[in-house]
Amino acid sequence: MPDKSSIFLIGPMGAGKTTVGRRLARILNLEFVDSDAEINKKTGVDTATIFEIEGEDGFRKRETRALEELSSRGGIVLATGGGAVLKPENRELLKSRGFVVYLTVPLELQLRRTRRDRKRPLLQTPNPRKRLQQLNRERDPLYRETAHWIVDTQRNDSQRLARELATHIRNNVWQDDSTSRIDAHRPIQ
Ligand SMILES: Nc1ncnc2c1ncn2[C@@H]1O[C@H](COP(=O)(O)OP(=O)(O)O)[C@@H](O)[C@H]1O
Ligand SMILES: O=C(O)C1=C[C@@H](OP(=O)(O)O)[C@@H](O)[C@H](O)C1
Ligand SMILES: [Mg+2]
Repeated sequence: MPDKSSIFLIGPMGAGKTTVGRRLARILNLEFVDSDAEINKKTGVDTATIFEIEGEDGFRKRETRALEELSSRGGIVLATGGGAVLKPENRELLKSRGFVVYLTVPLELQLRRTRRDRKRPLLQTPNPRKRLQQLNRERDPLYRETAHWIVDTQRNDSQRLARELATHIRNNVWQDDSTSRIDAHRPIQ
């Protein structure tokens, strides 16, 4: 039975895991942690440098260690990286240790939200649209397999979305004993 005192955000690059997660943690009075930031702090270098020196495999090994350590803390909002669901052991970890929220975002908005940001090595490509389409196709089933709740992020700015997530979590997750998969395809009222 997952420890629902912790909220784990999953989803593609640009879904808002880091931004909305920080705001959500403040509203719920939980600690905010971001697995990418933890990896950068531990290594002393940015993600692009890790990819350059250790390759994506090296980054994924560090990511699993960070997820293991961070997800064992209670009472947190954890913003994961977009590739956190790639490894089965990561998916099991997340599903079993917290309430997992899949933030979805339409491709055009995802492109707009990430276009100025040079921190994402996987998007330093001549065709970020094509790359995101490929990643989304591969990973959407993995996000869905891991999530307890799916939320569309396109209608709200990050603060308003954080407030609405917090209300939903207080009223439906922390009040309810079964961590049922709440299908929130219907817009949050
Ligand atoms: N719901 C939202 N509405 C508007 N802008 C958003 C929203 N969520 C995130 N953003 C913006 O999109 C960019 C990427 O957000 P970020 O939190 O880094 O996403 P992720 O961690 O999922 O890759 C940031 O500039 C952020 O301010
Ligand atoms: O989608 C991915 O594979 C990645 C997403 C990034 O995190 P965000 O989703 O927070 O940008 C970061 O973990 C790394 O660049 C790899
Ligand atoms: Mg992030």
